[in-house]
Amino acid sequence: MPSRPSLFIVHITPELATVAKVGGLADVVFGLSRELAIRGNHVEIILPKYATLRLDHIFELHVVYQDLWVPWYDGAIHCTVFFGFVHGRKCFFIEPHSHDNFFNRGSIYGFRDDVMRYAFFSRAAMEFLWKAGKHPDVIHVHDWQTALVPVFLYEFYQPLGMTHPRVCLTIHNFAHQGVTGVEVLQATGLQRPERFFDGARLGDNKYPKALNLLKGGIVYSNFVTTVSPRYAFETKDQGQGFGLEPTLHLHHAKYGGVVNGIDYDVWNPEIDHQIPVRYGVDSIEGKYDNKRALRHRLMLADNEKPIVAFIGRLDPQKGLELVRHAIFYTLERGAQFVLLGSSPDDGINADFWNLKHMLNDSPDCHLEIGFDEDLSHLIYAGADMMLVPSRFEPCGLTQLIALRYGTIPVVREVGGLADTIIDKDYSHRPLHERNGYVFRDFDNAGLESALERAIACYRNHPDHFRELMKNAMRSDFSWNQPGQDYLNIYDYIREG
Ligand SMILES: Nc1ncnc2c1ncn2[C@@H]1O[C@H](COP(=O)(O)OP(=O)(O)O[C@H]2O[C@H](CO)[C@@H](O)[C@H](O)[C@H]2O)[C@@H](O)[C@H]1O
Repeated sequence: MPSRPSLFIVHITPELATVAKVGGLADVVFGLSRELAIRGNHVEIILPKYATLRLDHIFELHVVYQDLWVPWYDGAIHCTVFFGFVHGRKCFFIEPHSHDNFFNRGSIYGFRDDVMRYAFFSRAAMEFLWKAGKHPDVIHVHDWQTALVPVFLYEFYQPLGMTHPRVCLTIHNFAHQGVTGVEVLQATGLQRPERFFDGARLGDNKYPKALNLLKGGIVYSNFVTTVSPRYAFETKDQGQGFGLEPTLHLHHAKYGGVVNGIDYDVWNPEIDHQIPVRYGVDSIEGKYDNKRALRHRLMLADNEKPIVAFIGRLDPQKGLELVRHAIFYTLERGAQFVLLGSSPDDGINADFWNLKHMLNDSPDCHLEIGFDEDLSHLIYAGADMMLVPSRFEPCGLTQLIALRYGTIPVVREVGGLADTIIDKDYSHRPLHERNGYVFRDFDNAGLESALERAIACYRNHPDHFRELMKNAMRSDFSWNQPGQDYLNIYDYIREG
């Protein structure tokens, strides 16, 4: 068989673990880029030079392009481009110099001009490729933040002669679409409102006077993926597309779902140096040393109870009312609860702080409100069950990471959770494929129906619970299969 030609692939992304992470998108670009490189492709990543970048994770950071002028309104903004390695990945960081201070801020998101910030970044990334003479085979963009890239490619750079690259857009979440007004056309030089407000291009499906950047990304990209087949179906056919259903229908031939992978160099209890005791499927006992360490760190009572954990952004998407109910239900059922999460929304944070104060005296409960990757490793290793009761979940990484650590997922049957977690008791699949507990209805009774079974199994049938842990730890959610799937997509669009 002839060997596959090596591709030049550029990811343009707002997030990258471990230097600029808000959520799962950061992990996906980190893991996928490595998998593509291991398979012999040349992979580069372009992201903004945020003031909050973890510089201690960037090696050999230096200026590679001094004077990049990026068109903006009637003039241009001067940018400097840096290069550095992020755990071996080749990364370019774009730093604009203007009074807009686009990326020189205290956090990655949460500003009124977020649409303008990322419209600028998308334009800057394309201008950099063009000026640097880079002609990738595939440009892979992520979410609404970089959805203007294919629009710019088609409208500006193809006419200039950049005819080679094909674009793949991955949508990690349909809840955020970059819905905005005419100003973005003026700022980026697209102009021509009559062209871009057209419903066949960027015109929003619900608000005819608004532009929708994510929709533009769908229309202009050569292929669009989301992060699980079930979520692809839910968004197109089950009213979960936040208004983009008709657009997905129109473009269904270039739309599909690929379940994310997990980077097992990072998330693997056999080699994880962020946990006190390493363990694997043949040495599960080590997990209980981590459980003790977790209790010690969070000042929980050391007893025979199972620990139920939740890790995630405290976003309504994650089913926060069910998380809240689960805390009380878990304690009532004689188990322990650990939560690690944070939100950019002050109101939500305040709710959880109140809850934390309310439960402060309980020796069986700890709520940690904040972002702490180190602690997350210890929770994955030390907890017995991982709760993911989402309203909707495009893929979900926490249940996949939990599986690897033998922490049994208790999940709602939506999106990627439905594609990856097979209920222990209610499934037609063979016993060895079952790896967790699943519930359907988004209400307290639904949640209880699964959590109750998980806690009861832990307590009354420890041998069954251990088998489930082994099934979980043996399941393969590495980047191997998704890496292949994306390469197939790249081949498909290059031939098209
Ligand atoms: N407070 C905290 N401290 C430490 N670590 C924390 C943390 N909160 C979250 N994390 C970590 O961030 C990641 C979150 O993964 P999710 O799948 O929940 O992603 P998210 O919903 O952000 O992203 C979207 O994109 C991803 C990737 O495509 C999809 O899986 C998902 O369904 C979709 O909503 C996990 O690695 C988790 O451990």
